[in-house]
Amino acid sequence: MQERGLLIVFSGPSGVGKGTVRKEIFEGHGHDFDYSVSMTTRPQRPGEVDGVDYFFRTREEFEEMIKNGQMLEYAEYVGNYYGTPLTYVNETLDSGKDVFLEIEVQGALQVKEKVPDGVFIFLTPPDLDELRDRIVGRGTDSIDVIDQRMEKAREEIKLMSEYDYAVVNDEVSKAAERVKKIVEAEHFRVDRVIGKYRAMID
Ligand SMILES: Nc1nc2c(ncn2[C@@H]2O[C@H](COP(=O)(O)OP(=O)(O)O)[C@@H](O)[C@H]2O)c(=O)[nH]1
Ligand SMILES: Nc1ncnc2c1ncn2[C@@H]1O[C@H](COP(=O)(O)OP(=O)(O)O)[C@@H](O)[C@H]1O
Repeated sequence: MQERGLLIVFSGPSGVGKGTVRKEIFEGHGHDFDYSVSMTTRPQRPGEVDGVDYFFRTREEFEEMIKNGQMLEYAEYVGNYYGTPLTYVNETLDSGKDVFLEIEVQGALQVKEKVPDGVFIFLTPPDLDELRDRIVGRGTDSIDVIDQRMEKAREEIKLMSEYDYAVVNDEVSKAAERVKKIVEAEHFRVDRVIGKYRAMID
């Protein structure tokens, strides 16, 4: 029987660099997992491609997916829905490939309930001043929104205890390497591989 792939859940506070580190992982070599494209109701930004960056959908369409049980998880974030379509994740895992989700913490906690043997990785800033500098540097938010994001970030960092690994994003390339190494090591955990040896030892 085909061994199921690992579900990798990557999250962390807004502005810490999740998107940047995820792109570094996927643009480079040395990984063998698929990215699950999320669905959202937020407006498409210039340069974003439907089906690549997100599946852009209306609230009605999104709510229909929720009602039909077609989302692995979803959360409302700053007035919009974000979520992970279930079918792609299941089919990819069944085919033996690992799946990588980049999602915020509320969604990650839902995944943990449903898929407790997932690999939960939390990306942390070196410190809160650096986090603020990154959010300011990105230039997408007003001062008020930055303060809100920082408040939310403190709440989110408290939830780090729910994760298996904390990876500090000091340098993008180092953070990306750490994530790849964690996933590689997870494949060798005894509780994951013991099944293959049952016939020999029982
Ligand atoms: N729960 C959940 N969160 C998601 C999903 N996709 C993206 N997010 C998170 O939603 C938040 C907002 O994403 P986005 O609007 O792209 O803004 P940005 O990442 O702050 O530029 C980020 O923290 C994303 O990681 C998803 O499928 N589920
Ligand atoms: N290791 C890093 N050092 C310095 N700046 C970074 C680092 N990682 C990300 N950034 C910058 O921080 C900002 C937020 O990153 P982004 O990937 O959008 O965060 P998130 O997806 O977590 O909201 C971006 O301007 C990005 O270029």
